[in-house]
Amino acid sequence: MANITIMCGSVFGAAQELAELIKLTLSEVGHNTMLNIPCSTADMDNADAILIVTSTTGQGELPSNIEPFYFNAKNNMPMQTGKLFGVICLGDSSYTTYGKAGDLMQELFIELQAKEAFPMLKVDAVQTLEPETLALPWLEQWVKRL
Ligand SMILES: Cc1cc2nc3c(=O)[nH]c(=O)nc-3n(C[C@H](O)[C@H](O)[C@H](O)COP(=O)(O)O)c2cc1C
Repeated sequence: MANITIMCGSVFGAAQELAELIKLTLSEVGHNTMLNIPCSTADMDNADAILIVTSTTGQGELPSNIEPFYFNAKNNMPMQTGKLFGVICLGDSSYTTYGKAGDLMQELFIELQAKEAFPMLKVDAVQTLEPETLALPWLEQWVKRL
């Protein structure tokens, strides 16, 4: 079983609710999970794998509760060489900056030399208001690759 750190950015609570459901789901199958909101770079220290669950806000920006983590990691580059990660991003395809927060987090973890275990999932609020219907099947695939 893996130590999984979930890093969450949320403005109105949808991504947070999803992150909490994911934490519960992973714990039920025996993984050790950590979910601190806001998260910090230290949360990655004992993780075997990192799952980012974030929404996009503003014009393609990160929510303010995950932005400090992002800039801290960009400035200090705490390398995560070979560590597995995944990204679930909530967004809205009526924005030209659809799912940009997910792209930013994906780029960051690639810079930190982590390895994307399964391609990023973007959940479009235009298509569904129940992100778990897409996220839980995705999670099952992601976990298989750990
Ligand atoms: C003010 C505002 C700005 C947003 N900007 C974007 C954006 O640039 N790109 C995007 O894909 N979605 C954008 N969204 C959509 C949110 O990411 C989406 O509704 C998400 O489900 C909200 O999750 P949250 O409740 O965790 O914040 C925006 C929503 C709001 C209200």
